[in-house]
Amino acid sequence: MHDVIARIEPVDFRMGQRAQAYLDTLTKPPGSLGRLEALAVSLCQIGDTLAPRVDPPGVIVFAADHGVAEEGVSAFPQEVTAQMVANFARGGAAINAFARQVGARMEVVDVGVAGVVRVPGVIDAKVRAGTRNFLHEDAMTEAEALQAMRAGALAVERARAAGCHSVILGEMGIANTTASSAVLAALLNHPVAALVGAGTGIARERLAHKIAVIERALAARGCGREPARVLAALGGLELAAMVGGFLAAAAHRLPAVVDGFIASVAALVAVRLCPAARAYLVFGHRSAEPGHAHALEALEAIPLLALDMRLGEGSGAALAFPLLRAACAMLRDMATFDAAGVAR
Ligand SMILES: Cc1cc2ncn([C@H]3O[C@H](COP(=O)(O)O)[C@@H](O)[C@H]3O)c2cc1C
Ligand SMILES: O=C(O)c1cccnc1
Repeated sequence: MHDVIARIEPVDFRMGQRAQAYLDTLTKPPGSLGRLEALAVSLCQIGDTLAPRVDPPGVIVFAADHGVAEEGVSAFPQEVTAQMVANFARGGAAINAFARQVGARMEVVDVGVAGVVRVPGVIDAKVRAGTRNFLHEDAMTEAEALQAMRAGALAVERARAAGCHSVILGEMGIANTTASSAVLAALLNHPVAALVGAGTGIARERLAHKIAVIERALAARGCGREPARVLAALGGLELAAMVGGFLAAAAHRLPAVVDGFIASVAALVAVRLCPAARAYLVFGHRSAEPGHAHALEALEAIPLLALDMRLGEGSGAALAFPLLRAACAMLRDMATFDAAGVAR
């Protein structure tokens, strides 16, 4: 991924100043469009233009399984990952409904589903049939994590080649709130219990078990805080693909809308690998998963929406997308005080 990271340029703060100055010439009291103005400034910096584009968006859902699922940390069985992949391909999942609503190009990428997935329309980029159980051994080798990151970067490049001007990255993988919580606890060196939530909806007793599994795994893996090492030891193939996807979006100056907890943990890994990538991320929504607040704080991010959602798939990012569209429309379509003959 060094080649991708080497292409990521820091955004130009002067473009941000120009964008804010331009917004102040538009027919509204200065600052009156609140955080939509900050979003517009950010999109101008990402595209290095006062006329940013975000349409059409590319939704990419990465799917993979997790060895740690065998510890009983999810409310659902592992087969649901493959079954949901088929559902994505048929267009029946929440993300399909929301992606259609925003006119997105959608792609589903199998980077590590455990079963055989032979569903038309699903991209086969399987690195291996699920990660290893990180309670007993590293989830992935660093080479496997890298291969998944590359698959993520390639998916973003396909979206770009197909004409997308922004990307929305989503995931599907039973037990991935366990993997994400473990990665986050390692990166932040934060107590596990404060980060772990119900995921798909486990009961209280099972939550205590989930916390214990992660605590034991952290002690056993002893992986420190180095992001590539943490990702390989505790992460997932779909998480790694999202990391690669976020880095590739930044390398191509495409805004990437970050979804909930899982996506934000992947975004944090990407930013730890390349801090300049942070400026290319737009945070879509605040997940109900408790770890999300900690990931957001580490990323200094305030999401656009807070709808008490805890689904993943890219669903919250897709719901936030019309706000990016609105920020572009404000820059493109509003009259200036001078042009409209409105007194300042
Ligand atoms: C039907 C169904 C659809 C989903 N879509 C996303 N997730 C979400 O839930 C999973 C993570 O929760 P946990 O760590 O508790 O397994 C991931 O697959 C995530 O994308 C789903 C989960 C289910 C059951
Ligand atoms: O916020 C998320 O990404 C999330 C939360 C619960 C389950 N799956 C995903």
